[in-house]
Amino acid sequence: MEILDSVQMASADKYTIEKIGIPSTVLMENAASGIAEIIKNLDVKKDKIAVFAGSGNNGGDGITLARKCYNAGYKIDLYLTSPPEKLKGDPLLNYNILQYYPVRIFNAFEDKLLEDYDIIVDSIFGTGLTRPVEGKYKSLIKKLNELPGFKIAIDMPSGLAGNTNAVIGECFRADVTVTMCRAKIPHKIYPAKKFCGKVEVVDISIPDFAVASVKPYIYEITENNIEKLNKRESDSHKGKFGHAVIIGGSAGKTGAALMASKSCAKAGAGLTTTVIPSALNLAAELGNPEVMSFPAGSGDYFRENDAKDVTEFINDKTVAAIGPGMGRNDKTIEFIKQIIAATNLPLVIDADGLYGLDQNDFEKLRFRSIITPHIGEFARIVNKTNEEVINNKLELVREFSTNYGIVTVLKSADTIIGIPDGTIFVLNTGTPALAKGGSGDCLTGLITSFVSQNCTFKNSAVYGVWILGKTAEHLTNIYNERTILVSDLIDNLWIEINELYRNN
Ligand SMILES: NC(=O)C1=CN([C@@H]2O[C@H](COP(=O)(O)OP(=O)(O)OC[C@H]3O[C@@H](n4cnc5c(N)ncnc54)[C@H](OP(=O)(O)O)[C@@H]3O)[C@@H](O)[C@H]2O)[C@@H](O)CC1
Ligand SMILES: Nc1ncnc2c1ncn2[C@@H]1O[C@H](COP(=O)(O)OP(=O)(O)O)[C@@H](O)[C@H]1O
Ligand SMILES: [K+]
Repeated sequence: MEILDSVQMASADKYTIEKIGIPSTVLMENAASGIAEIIKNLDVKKDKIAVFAGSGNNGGDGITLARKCYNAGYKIDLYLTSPPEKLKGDPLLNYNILQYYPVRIFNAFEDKLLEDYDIIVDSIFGTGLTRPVEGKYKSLIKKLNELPGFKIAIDMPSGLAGNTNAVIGECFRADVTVTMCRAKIPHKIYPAKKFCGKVEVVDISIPDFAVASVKPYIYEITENNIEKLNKRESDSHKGKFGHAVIIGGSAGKTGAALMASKSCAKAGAGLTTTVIPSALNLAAELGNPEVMSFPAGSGDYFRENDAKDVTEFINDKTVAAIGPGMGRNDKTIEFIKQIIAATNLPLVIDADGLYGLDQNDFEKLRFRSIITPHIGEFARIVNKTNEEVINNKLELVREFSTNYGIVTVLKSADTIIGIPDGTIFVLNTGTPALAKGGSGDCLTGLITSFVSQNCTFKNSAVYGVWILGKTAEHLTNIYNERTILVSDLIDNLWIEINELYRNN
């Protein structure tokens, strides 16, 4: 499903109203009906509802909702943030209609809140907000957050801006956000996402072709649109599923290479080899019997002198991952740079593998690579602070992927995948069980495995993130989010892989 920014949403509205001719009043009516329906279905007490409405169209949705809630039999009070004389257009029209209904109307700043409400509806600002709220609006939002009732935001929690995942200032903290037509950026991407609660999308009669007309470029991967995995031909053999190589390990971090390799084999690569500093080879031989190993050099970390042998070994393979547990020794960094320069093989680069890379190295990776940095690793790559990356994830990932022709998997509680044509995929799978060393190594192994099995880079990245996240969700449901180890995730990869086969 597409994720829109506020400008795209406004353009899709405009297209629907002006080109197709559906009146904006109808859209507002539909929005209010959709929100009322969601309120009816909520499993919370809802005898007394307060709607806080601003002067724009978001306020108009709230004013219209007050009428719908009255019709549904709830006791409803409306608190306006501006004098009624300031209303215009559809909000004014709906305010005038509401005069015929026995709904009490107050001023949100001047009148005292009358009762303890079961539900607080925030329709102060929607996608029209572009700057942080200040003064009395800020105080009002703070006050609403302190009220005990269940909190519903219409379209956006007031205080968030519709075109960024950054939290720009004080904002309403919703239990449920009901948005129109499509989810917007802050609904789906942290840190703004944290303020939205559960996001419900209502259809207000904006057709798919109106959405397509605004050229969306951000998509959320869900159960409904993830491509299914193909069943294997009955006469297939291991040669069909590629030979994947995981280059990793250094003294103290051998396990990272082993976990990535095991994940790779488990997800279906035809053959998997761990390329490992020779002093650590025994651990690979004993630790992963299903995986082969190639001992490199003579020490317990990679050095530039090992690059020639390793390049020769990997050159006829299908894909190589570089990074898990390699360490950051200068000689290891030189080794990685030489491998990148000396081979044209598809590469998946993660963790320490990314540490010493510069613009020159990334240029050499064009159209044959996937990188899988977490926030800190990506901040280093693009020369920004972690904070800047968190608040500008979409733009930074898009810019990097299009400039260098590299698939970028920016990992965090949500994961953003950027592909070279400028499309962004957002995945919200996973649980805090993954906030544990080694999850990233498992992801590297999974992505490498799917590249080896001839999936596109985009699909390989999507499958890796999806399967890792869903596996964590399954296990968190059974156990908890603390005690799950990466080896548990690897043992249980089959659960989600089975799901991806369903119905084909
Ligand atoms: N169009 C349609 O067909 C449909 C639209 N729909 C609904 O419309 C919503 C968008 O409506 P919108 O564009 O009127 O903007 P909205 O979010 O109400 O806010 C604008 C108002 O806030 C004010 N303001 C802004 N920032 C401020 C600040 N920091 N501090 C103080 N004031 C500030 C700003 O004043 P200004 O700064 O411009 O003077 C203006 O008065 C959308 O989210 C959805 O709910 C649905 O009904 C479906 C059909
Ligand atoms: N709270 C969370 N919710 C969902 N996914 C998470 C969460 N925390 C971490 N993850 C996922 O776990 C993986 C962690 O990778 P990384 O940060 O490289 O860790 P490590 O290097 O320790 O393995 C990433 O895929 C990330 O998206
Ligand atoms: K709102």
